[in-house]
Amino acid sequence: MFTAYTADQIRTAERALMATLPEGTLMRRAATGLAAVCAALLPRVYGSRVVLLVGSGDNGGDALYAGATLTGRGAAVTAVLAGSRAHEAGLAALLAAGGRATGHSAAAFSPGGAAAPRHGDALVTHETAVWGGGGDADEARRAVERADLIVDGLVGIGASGALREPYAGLAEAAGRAAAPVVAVDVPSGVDSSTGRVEGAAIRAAVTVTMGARKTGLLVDPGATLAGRIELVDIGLGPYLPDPDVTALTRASARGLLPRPAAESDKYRRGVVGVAAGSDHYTGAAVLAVGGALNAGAGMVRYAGPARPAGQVRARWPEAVVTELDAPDVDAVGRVQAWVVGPGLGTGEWARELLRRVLATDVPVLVDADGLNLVARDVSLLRRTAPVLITPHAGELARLTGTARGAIEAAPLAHARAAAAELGVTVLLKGSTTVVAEEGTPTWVNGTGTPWLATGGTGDVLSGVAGSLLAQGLGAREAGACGAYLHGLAGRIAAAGAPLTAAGVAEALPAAIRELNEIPAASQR
Ligand SMILES: NC(=O)C1=CN([C@@H]2O[C@H](COP(=O)(O)OP(=O)(O)OC[C@H]3O[C@@H](n4cnc5c(N)ncnc54)[C@H](O)[C@@H]3O)[C@@H](O)[C@H]2O)[C@@H](O)CC1
Ligand SMILES: [K+]
Repeated sequence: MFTAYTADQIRTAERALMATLPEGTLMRRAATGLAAVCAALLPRVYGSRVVLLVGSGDNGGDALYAGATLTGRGAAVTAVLAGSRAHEAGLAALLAAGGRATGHSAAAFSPGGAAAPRHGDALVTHETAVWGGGGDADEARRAVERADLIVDGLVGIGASGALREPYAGLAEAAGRAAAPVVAVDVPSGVDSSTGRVEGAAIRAAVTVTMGARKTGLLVDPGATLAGRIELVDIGLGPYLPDPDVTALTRASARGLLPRPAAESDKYRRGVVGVAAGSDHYTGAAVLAVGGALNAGAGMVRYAGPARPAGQVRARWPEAVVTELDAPDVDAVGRVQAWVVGPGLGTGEWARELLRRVLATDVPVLVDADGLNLVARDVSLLRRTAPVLITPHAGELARLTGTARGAIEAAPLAHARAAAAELGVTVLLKGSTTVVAEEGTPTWVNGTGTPWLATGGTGDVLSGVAGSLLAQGLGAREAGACGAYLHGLAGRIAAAGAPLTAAGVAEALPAAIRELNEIPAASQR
């Protein structure tokens, strides 16, 4: 399991650790780890051209010290000092090792790049011996263009708001360069606590993060911009509080996934009920049942009107189908959890069926039209057994009266607020799926693929997570593990090309197989 923390949590832990160590120890540890990752990325350190983008804080300090180490191994290192000052000891170390430093003006990094620095553009006022006035900007731009590796030490957890100039221009220049970018701690421009990006941001091949992962590295768009994450141990572990967010790794997903024991029978493995589909929307029923069957439930009981019931029967002979004449589930037989909502419609019949399902005493997953019905009457959610809701941003917007755009920009905060307000577990779907429950760290899932953004995949997810609920997982674990499996199945189904929701349901066994096949030694 990965854990991640907000900038404030990291700062507090760092202060406590720093008080026990001689000054500069942490930065040396951070820089050593950073230099090692940079060196490993270069085919050969000796003779490589490395450019450090250096801001005025300790993030720049990490970059400068790592640059000094790389200089010592024969790399040609140029520091582009972007701020009005730079970490003094770090800069001294770089220069003493034989590295170079230069300043720049914003103009040289505007798109097109060739503009000469105008009077007033020069934002850097370093008075170091290496400083060369207006020509610095061109020199810095050329260095970025020709680099074999770029190290982003502009800002880390001390950043606030959108990148200002000249930082923003430098981030854009790095984005145009051919060289891979290694971000120090977080990609500059990404909010380390939320993953939000306002304006320009670094797109890193690798992010070398110090002490512990930051939440913003696990939540999109930050997660995508961070690339691969390398964690450098600086000894922070004992000082960290409960994490802000957690994410399943393969090993921890495998640990959560129920598996049948020798004495299992279909009832003991978990029976899931699926109340979905309508005469209008038959496919949702077929897909939700497919997700439920392929995610390992011992049995799936489907309940719905004649048309979708016929289609479920035709596609999934394994499912036990009850054709409903009236909106109730009394005749369906015992289940350990219900999935209700996909394709259900929003009329009186659907509302009554939803009400009856929620009146049972087993965990219920509410999705799609079920959520649209709840949006009109949230009192439907009042029950004692667990409720897992699985909205996308639009559905959550209707449910909480919040603007959709606001939810998409800050999914963590909105999923948490909804969980607290509604008293349920919220699985908010998106490029990063978030599972929030009041009083516990929020799970985030990054196994998905953009190809999953297609009709019907949500119906499959509801079946998967409902199946896990029926197999005995708690709402939060069922949501997290369900999102993980669904994302993995999506990747397998897509394999770099468009997928269909039915394909995702069919890829679930392959996803489970992949989880189970990992040799214990290689698990993280
Ligand atoms: N505190 C510690 O114990 C350790 C810190 N380390 C490094 O230090 C970093 C934190 O250092 P700092 O607290 O100095 O903060 P940062 O270096 O992240 O950023 C602070 C500087 O950036 C400027 N700045 C803030 N927002 C900006 C924006 N939007 N546009 C342009 N400039 C902006 C500020 O004026 C300030 O000078 C970590 O991310 C990590 O890389 C590591 O060396 C490990 C130890
Ligand atoms: K950075």
